[in-house]
Amino acid sequence: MRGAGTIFALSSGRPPAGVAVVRVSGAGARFALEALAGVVGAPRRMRLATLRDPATFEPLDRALTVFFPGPASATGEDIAEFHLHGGLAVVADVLAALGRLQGLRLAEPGDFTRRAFANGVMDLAAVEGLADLIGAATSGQRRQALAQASGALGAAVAGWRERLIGIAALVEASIDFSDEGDVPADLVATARTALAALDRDVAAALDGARRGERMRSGLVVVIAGPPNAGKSSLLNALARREVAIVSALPGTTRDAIEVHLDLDGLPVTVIDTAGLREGADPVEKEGIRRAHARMALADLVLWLEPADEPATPPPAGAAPVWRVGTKRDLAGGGPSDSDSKRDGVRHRVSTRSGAGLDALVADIAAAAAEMVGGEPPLVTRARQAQALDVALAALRDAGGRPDAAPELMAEDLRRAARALGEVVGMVDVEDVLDAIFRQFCVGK
Ligand SMILES: Nc1nc2c(c(=O)[nH]1)N(C=O)[C@@H](CNc1ccc(C(=O)N[C@@H](CCC(=O)O)C(=O)O)cc1)CN2
Ligand SMILES: Nc1nc2c(ncn2[C@@H]2O[C@H](COP(=O)(O)OP(=O)(O)OP(=O)(O)O)[C@@H](O)[C@H]2O)c(=O)[nH]1
Ligand SMILES: [Mg+2]
Repeated sequence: MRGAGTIFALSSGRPPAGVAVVRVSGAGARFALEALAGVVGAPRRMRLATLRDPATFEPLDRALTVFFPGPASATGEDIAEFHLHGGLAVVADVLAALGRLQGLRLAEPGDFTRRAFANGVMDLAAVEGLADLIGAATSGQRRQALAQASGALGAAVAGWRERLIGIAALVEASIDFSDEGDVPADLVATARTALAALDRDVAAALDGARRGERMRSGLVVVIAGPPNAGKSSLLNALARREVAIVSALPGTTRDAIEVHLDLDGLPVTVIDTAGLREGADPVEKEGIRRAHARMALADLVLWLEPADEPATPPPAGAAPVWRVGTKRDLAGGGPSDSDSKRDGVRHRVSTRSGAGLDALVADIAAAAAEMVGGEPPLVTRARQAQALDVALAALRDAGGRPDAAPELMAEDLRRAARALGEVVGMVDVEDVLDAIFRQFCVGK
């Protein structure tokens, strides 16, 4: 059974490394420590020990060990840790020795976190935040993920549930009164006022959801334009490496090519695409189809207009489009960067001279800050937003039927409470658990 027994894994990165941390969680953690180190130190205190293979007594490493008695541990169970020298064979031989101990088995991805969730150490939103914290590639992502891993959404949901229970109690009381043929209208009125306030708070949290999801996945900036406009050259300039092939031949790029940038802590994915034109060969046609598909999902499109060609208009789409004049070094006495805004061109750049590139990057960073910056939002995933949507709809049903019987209102409130419970994994989440824990690496 997956959930039982004592698990162990390498929790630090791939060896060789300076130090490697092997964690053991479960009832057998103390036994594992005794078997390899001979002694168990004082709880939560590091202890230097020679680790030996229990079968042969051969020394495996001289290492630091620590014991965290449950339930005050990261998983809620007893935990033993071995802080080893991070050599390939040291790690392999310690893991092998642990695997030969009775009742111990290698952890599967996410097993430690699954136990933390099962033991109530973390709610489901915090687990999702922890996955994001491990995946965070920029400071902005880290800030948002840390807030969620620390239980920010869980705490908000707990507060909302408490208020909901208070409102439900008022409604139940009014039902009891009505049995006696004496319904105090102000009970229901008080409930409705509290309901409206709760509605506002849940709606406000949902307002940040789009921003939270964008911070998680990164903003998508698509470079598009006619063939030979300098799209791949711009991608390479932004990435500061030769990611895409550049050539004087129109129709060079066919596949969409992505690079991930960190702009002042905000994650931005820049995508180079095939130049748009009619009458291309079948492979290029597919590239153009992909270019349109990427533009349709973009948060921002940079539409490139080379200085040595007549401008072509960008295709209409949902995302904002910035017109960017390229090959500015070829423009001769043409418009400079300063008067470029007059004809709708937002930037003029040259990847040859480097002119205008810093201003373009600063502008993209400012747009990114506009879209995902500010205080970390509470809601960062579609799963959370969907459950809150259901909760909000139920709250609105409860508050929006002035003539409905209090019994119906109470039923709506129960639905809202249930949906709030889903956000933190209290109810009805069996089907999503595997998907969530699978995102983790072994050892987490
Ligand atoms: N070596 C090591 N470093 C690590 C971890 C770990 O498991 N091992 N962590 C793994 O993710 C993170 C730290 N997370 C932890 C979370 C809770 C507790 C813990 O013992 N909590 C108890 C007691 C708290 C206290 O006394 O301050 C509790 O919350 O009840 C320990 C580590 C990051 N660094
Ligand atoms: N003078 C000048 N030439 C440039 C500049 N940027 C790109 N070029 C040249 O323009 C040609 C096309 O550049 P690419 O970056 O491959 O253009 P592209 O838009 O990716 O072209 P496709 O992938 O074919 O659609 C190459 O010969 C580049 O060297 C620039 O700033 N100044
Ligand atoms: Mg190209």
